[in-house]
Amino acid sequence: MSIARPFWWDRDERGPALGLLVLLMGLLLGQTAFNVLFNQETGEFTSALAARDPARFWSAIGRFVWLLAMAVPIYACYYFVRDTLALRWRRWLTAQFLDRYLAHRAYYHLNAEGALDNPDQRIADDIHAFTGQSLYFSMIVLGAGIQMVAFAGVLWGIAPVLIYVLVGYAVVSTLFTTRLFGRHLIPLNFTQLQREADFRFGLVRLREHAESVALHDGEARERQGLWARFLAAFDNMRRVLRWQLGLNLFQYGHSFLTLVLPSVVVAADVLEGRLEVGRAVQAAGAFGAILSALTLIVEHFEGLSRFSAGIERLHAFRNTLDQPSDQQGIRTAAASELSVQGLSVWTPGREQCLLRDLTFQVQPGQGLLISGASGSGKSSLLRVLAGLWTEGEGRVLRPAGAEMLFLPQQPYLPLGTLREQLLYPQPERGVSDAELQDWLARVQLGDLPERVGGWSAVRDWGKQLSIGEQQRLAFVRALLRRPRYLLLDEATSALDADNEQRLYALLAPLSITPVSVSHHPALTVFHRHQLTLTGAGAWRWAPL
Ligand SMILES: Nc1ncnc2c1ncn2[C@@H]1O[C@H](COP(=O)(O)OP(=O)(O)OP(=O)(O)O)[C@@H](O)[C@H]1O
Repeated sequence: MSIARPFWWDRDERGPALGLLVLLMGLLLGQTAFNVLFNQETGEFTSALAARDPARFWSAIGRFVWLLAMAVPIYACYYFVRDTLALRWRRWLTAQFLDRYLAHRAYYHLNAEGALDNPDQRIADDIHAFTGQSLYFSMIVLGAGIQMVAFAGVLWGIAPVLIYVLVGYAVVSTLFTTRLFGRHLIPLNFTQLQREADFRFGLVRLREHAESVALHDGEARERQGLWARFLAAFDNMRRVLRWQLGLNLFQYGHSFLTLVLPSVVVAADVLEGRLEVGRAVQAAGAFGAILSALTLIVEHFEGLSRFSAGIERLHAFRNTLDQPSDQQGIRTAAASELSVQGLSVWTPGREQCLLRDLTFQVQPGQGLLISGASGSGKSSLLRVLAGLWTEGEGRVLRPAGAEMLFLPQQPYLPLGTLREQLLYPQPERGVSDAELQDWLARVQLGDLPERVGGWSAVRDWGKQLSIGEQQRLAFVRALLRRPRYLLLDEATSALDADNEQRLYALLAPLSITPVSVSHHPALTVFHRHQLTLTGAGAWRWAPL
């Protein structure tokens, strides 16, 4: 409910949504009214046949055809309105989840901590299913209620005893289904959603890392991994199918009763001439309609169990996104200069202490070079400075927002045009193509626009450009934003010494202070201090 309700209270959505809902209910009422009329006319022409009365028969058929012509648009519009409403709801809910997912870097923490499986599947598929099925089932319940009232009158007039039989039967079969099948099918469907998403994620990973897999000749291993994921989904689905078989046996046994029971109950009245054949047919129709309304849960149990598994997944996702992040670790505050005070850094799960009691200040114009053996914690320190990691103690004082930028070794090149690669994440900034061209020329990439077909060309940049070219492109992107501090985590590692020097030489004229992780001795001239991480949390600070 807490996931569903806000949409119906949203200021912008409420009006159209409620309008569509009222229309939908109207159409549903119309459908039920036609069902009652169809049932009535079926009874009427059956009676006419039994009485061998052609005039009565043809007039019933005539009314039937008219009813059909009127009913068709109502039935068709019902689905159109229902699915339009579901689509609007999906749009709204997806926007809500995307906002939460991207707020406070939840997408980063969720994925880094592995706290929740497949958030992408939950946003893409579970929301879709939730909105569609919520409306589907709500309308079924409502329709069942209306149907029950409409047909109960009919049945009461013909054979009241059938109503008692129906109610007793519905209660027993619903309890039986929810108790026995629900206990198994809901958790199995939950696992199924998860395993399907794992399998798809495996396929996406293969696509993303196609080149590395090909270079390793890793096809056999990849197939084995993908097959294992598929088999996990397959095995679970087999269990689902077995339980569904039991459920179907029960459902069919149960629905066949509709065919026999009403005839048996009213047979004596028809045989002794107290009831017309057509009235008996009508009673059987009404019996079936009420039975399916009363045993709604039994009939739709497969769908309902999948639906509740999807809701559980969305609920868990929403709760994880709404959890307040624990801020008791390293605290960050805004300041004009970058400094750290009494900083101790742990890995996120507190497995290792990477740095103990570190204090330093980086004044503008005085770059800092961070070095140390592999695994000593250099990248981790940059993550702490960027505010991504908070496990530990101490304080980080840093300029806010775009005043401090971070360049990793493997640049991120978003989907989009060449221009957008340079202007990310604000592609609408008004920088002229001539200015962009000028910057590219300074990093020896002046021919790139021409080579790829212009500024608006769209490519898979991460695959087409060499790592060195990607690093230079990302470097220009950072320069264009002119941060006060630029944190470079081996961000020029793929470049030759000349190119690397050329890039670093661009920083000082723009008043950008580098904080670099690098093993290249030639870079020392661009920094004033060196921080060496010597392992097990120890460090050394020295002027250059
Ligand atoms: N998410 C994580 N969870 C647990 N441990 C981690 C995580 N990320 C990194 N580590 C561990 O923290 C240590 C420091 O990693 P870090 O990447 O900071 O090293 P580095 O000095 O930058 O190494 P390199 O020079 O090889 O890039 C390593 O032992 C690494 O295995």
